Amino acid sequence: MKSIVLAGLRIQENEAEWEQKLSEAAMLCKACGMEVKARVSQKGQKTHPRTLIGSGKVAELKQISVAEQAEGVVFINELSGIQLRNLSQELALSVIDRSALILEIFEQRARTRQARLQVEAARLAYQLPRLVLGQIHADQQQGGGVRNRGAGETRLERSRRTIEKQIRDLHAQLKQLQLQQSVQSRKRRRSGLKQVCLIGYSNAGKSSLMNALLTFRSISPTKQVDAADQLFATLDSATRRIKLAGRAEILLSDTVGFVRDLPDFLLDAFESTLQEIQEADLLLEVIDASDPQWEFQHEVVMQTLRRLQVLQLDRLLVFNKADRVEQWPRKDGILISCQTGQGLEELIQELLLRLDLTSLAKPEIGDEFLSELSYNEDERGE
Ligand SMILES: Nc1nc2c(ncn2[C@@H]2O[C@H](COP(=O)(O)OP(=O)(O)OP(=O)(O)O)[C@@H](O)[C@H]2O)c(=O)[nH]1
Ligand SMILES: [Mg+2]
Repeated sequence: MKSIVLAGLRIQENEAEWEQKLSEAAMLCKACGMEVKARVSQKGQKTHPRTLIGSGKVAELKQISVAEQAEGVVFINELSGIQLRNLSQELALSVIDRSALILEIFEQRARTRQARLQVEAARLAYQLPRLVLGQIHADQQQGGGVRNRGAGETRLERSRRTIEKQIRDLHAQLKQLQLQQSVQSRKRRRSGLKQVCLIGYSNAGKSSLMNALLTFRSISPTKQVDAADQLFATLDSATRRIKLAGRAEILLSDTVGFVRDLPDFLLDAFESTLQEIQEADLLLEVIDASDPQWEFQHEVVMQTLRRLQVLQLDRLLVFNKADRVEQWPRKDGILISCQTGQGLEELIQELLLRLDLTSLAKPEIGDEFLSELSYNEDERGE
């Protein structure tokens, strides 16, 4: 684990909000393989263009970083190219901001070709504005003269264009993949199966619900997805065929979770993954009912759906982790626990209703007999 110091400038947030932001940033650090050794905050009215925080605070941050033997500093604010460059020089450590932290997690987790291309495009989109500012500064320091600066700017312009071209190429490759996926999803449509998409704040239990539904009606658990106690455990979306009841089946997709202030360039880059959401017949929003922040997290999900322009889609709220909650404040949703199985039957009945599948859900004559037969055969086989 890499030791780091978490730093930030608090401008508008009240104390409680600031604490939440720091805690969530610490969880992001953990998800990235970093251990937070200390937290340094400054309360201020404005940002300093050179170093975000004031020079006195930079000195204090340096002292703490040395004492904690930190290998890096993570800022929970966004930093400009100039701020990144100045801070890493003055602290003599690697410095990253919150967007770069999220990017790093995504880079570590990206498995499929699509996810890797998306992350690469996001990394370049992140670098583009920062590259310009940082390098102009470096050139000014090196040469000083007007002529030199001009040469530097030309060089910068060239690298900027190179990056822009790389981004365009990546998007072209992604478009190609997206076309292939549309063919797949047309095939799925022809299969007549309704598509349901799991959405929600990161760590709410989307992948766990996918797994719970996969095993609920089938004797042997197959095709499970990874679930873990960390932010952004899921990056690649996965679609599975789920039997609800009788002959009623759906296609269920698990997707990347949302967090507050998800940078635009990341959301843009993940457009093709998020295509699953756009094509869904129903969105199943998973909420961690045991998190004191669930209302805020739900609000973040709503904002993200607004940004993705999918607010018009039918949505069903699922309050998860019922095993951890004593009081249940909401009525317009279903309370479940992926861990104990509580509420899953009710959820399935609601899904059948919402998706107009009740007629298929009734066991046809002989169905029970058949499943009993195959069950017995399984037993005999052992
Ligand atoms: N106590 C309890 N824990 C649960 C329940 N459901 C999920 N969890 C835990 O919550 C954590 C996150 O679960 P995931 O299913 O990975 O959550 P996710 O929404 O897919 O998260 P991301 O992929 O990171 O967005 C895991 O440690 C699960 O074991 C539940 O019903 N009760
Ligand atoms: Mg997941």
